[in-house]
Amino acid sequence: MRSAYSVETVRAAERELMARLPEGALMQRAAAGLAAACAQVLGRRAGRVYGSRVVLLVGSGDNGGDALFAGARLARRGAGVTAVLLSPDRVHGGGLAALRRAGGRDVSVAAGAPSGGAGGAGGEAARPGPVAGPDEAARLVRAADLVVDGIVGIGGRGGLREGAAPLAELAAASGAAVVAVDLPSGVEADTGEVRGPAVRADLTVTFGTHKPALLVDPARAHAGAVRLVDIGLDPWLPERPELEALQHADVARLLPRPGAESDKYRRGVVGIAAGSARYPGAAVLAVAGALRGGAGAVRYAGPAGRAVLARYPETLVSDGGPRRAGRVQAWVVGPGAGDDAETVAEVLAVADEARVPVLIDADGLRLADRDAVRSRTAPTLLTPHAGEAAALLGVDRAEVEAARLTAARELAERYRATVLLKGTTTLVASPRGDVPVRVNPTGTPWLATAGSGDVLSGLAGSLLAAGLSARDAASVGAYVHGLAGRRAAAGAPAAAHDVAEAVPEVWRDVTAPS
Ligand SMILES: NC(=O)C1=CN([C@@H]2O[C@H](COP(=O)(O)OP(=O)(O)OC[C@H]3O[C@@H](n4cnc5c(N)ncnc54)[C@H](OP(=O)(O)O)[C@@H]3O)[C@@H](O)[C@H]2O)[C@@H](O)CC1
Ligand SMILES: [K+]
Repeated sequence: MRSAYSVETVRAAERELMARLPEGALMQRAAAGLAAACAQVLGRRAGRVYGSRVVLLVGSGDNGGDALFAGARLARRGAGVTAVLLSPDRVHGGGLAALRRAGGRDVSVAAGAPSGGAGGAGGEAARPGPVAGPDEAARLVRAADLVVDGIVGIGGRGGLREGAAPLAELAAASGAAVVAVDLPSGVEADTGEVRGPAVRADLTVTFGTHKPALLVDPARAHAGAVRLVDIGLDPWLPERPELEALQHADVARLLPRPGAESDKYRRGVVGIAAGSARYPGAAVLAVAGALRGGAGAVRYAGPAGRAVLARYPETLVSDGGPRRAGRVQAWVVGPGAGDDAETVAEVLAVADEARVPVLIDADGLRLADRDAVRSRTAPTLLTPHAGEAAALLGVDRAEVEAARLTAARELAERYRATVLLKGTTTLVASPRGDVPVRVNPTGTPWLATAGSGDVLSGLAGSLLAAGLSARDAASVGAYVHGLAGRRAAAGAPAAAHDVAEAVPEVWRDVTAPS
């Protein structure tokens, strides 16, 4: 499991650890990891560290300190390192002194004498460096092989301020590799929101633990690849993170496996109430996902029975609606439902009586009565995309996309349901606020194709029927679905049924002994 902790938790853990270490030791660990990562990037980009050109963008806090100490290490290996200081009067003095000792240069984009700074070594650093105008800063960044973003880390608030923002834009336009220190500057560490200009990195080197912004879009897209440097923080982090992302081993453990005693009811029977005369394909695709999701049987109740049977003769089709469909251990309702509110209400009633979980997707989200969902005693899983979530919350789609974590949590609370908010970083929020939100690491833009959501609803519904909790069914379903999307696409467009067909291969891969 990969975990992400909030800034407040990281700060508390850092205080505990720092109290047990000599002053500055933690920053040296961070800088050593950062310098090693930068050296690797330079090796790939410029062939070697010696003779390469490195520009450090240095803000006024410890994030800038990390960049300066890492820059000193690179300068000692023969790189030409120039620090561009955003606030020379508040720069990390010890870091600047180290860089100067190692032969690095510094220029300031604002006038002011270095103060000695936080934890600073004063002395040498007190001499102000030359002031660079915007043209000189632009020239430096354009000529760099590597730009290190040490503008702000977990102490950053809001979009980049005046002075910092143009430098981030220069870095983006320069063609140099960009390595962000701890976080890409300008993103909100705890929420993954990006409300103003922010650095776009090729690699983010983060310290101690992931922060939510490194896992949640839109910030995640600014981070590039992420490398975690161990600085010894783990023993001081609490058990419960803010966010968690399942990895292969977690998913392998959670995927249902039939035993010698299994029959179809022990494996789980999933009921699919989907499709309409207008959208029969949604029914076929939801069934396609459900058949690959580990349940022992799939019952279909709806008007697209003929289309379903033509494609999947193993489906148990009933014409009498959900109430007469026979015993099921979980229901899926909503894909392609059009305006059929009656079926949605019937599924909720039948599932309440049988006390079985319900997954509500697509049209079903609009048609389901919120109070009926809130008062359920068995689990409910809602699977909206950003547009559907926005409609349920009464806000614009752009607002949901900008603040995905907040939107998922809010919906889970309003509906007292588990919410899977689809996107390239799909989120799974629980109605109980005291468990970490799950984030799916396997998403791919190739999955943004008609019908792919129907496949996911069948797949996750099948996992619910097999006995997984709503949270596990949602996050395991999203994980497998994401990998199936990648495999089906393999760099070229794939259709939703290709995604369903790729599921067994992904399942084998995930559960294969490593
Ligand atoms: N603690 C530790 O043990 C370790 C910490 N480590 C490192 O320290 C980092 C945290 O350092 P930090 O606390 O000094 O905060 P930091 O991210 O540098 O930013 C604060 C400065 O930025 C400024 N500023 C704020 N918003 C801004 C904006 N939008 N645009 C522009 N400027 C903005 C703000 O200005 P102010 O609001 O004070 O005027 C203040 O001066 C952490 O991410 C990691 O890299 C590692 O070495 C491992 C050990
Ligand atoms: K940064």
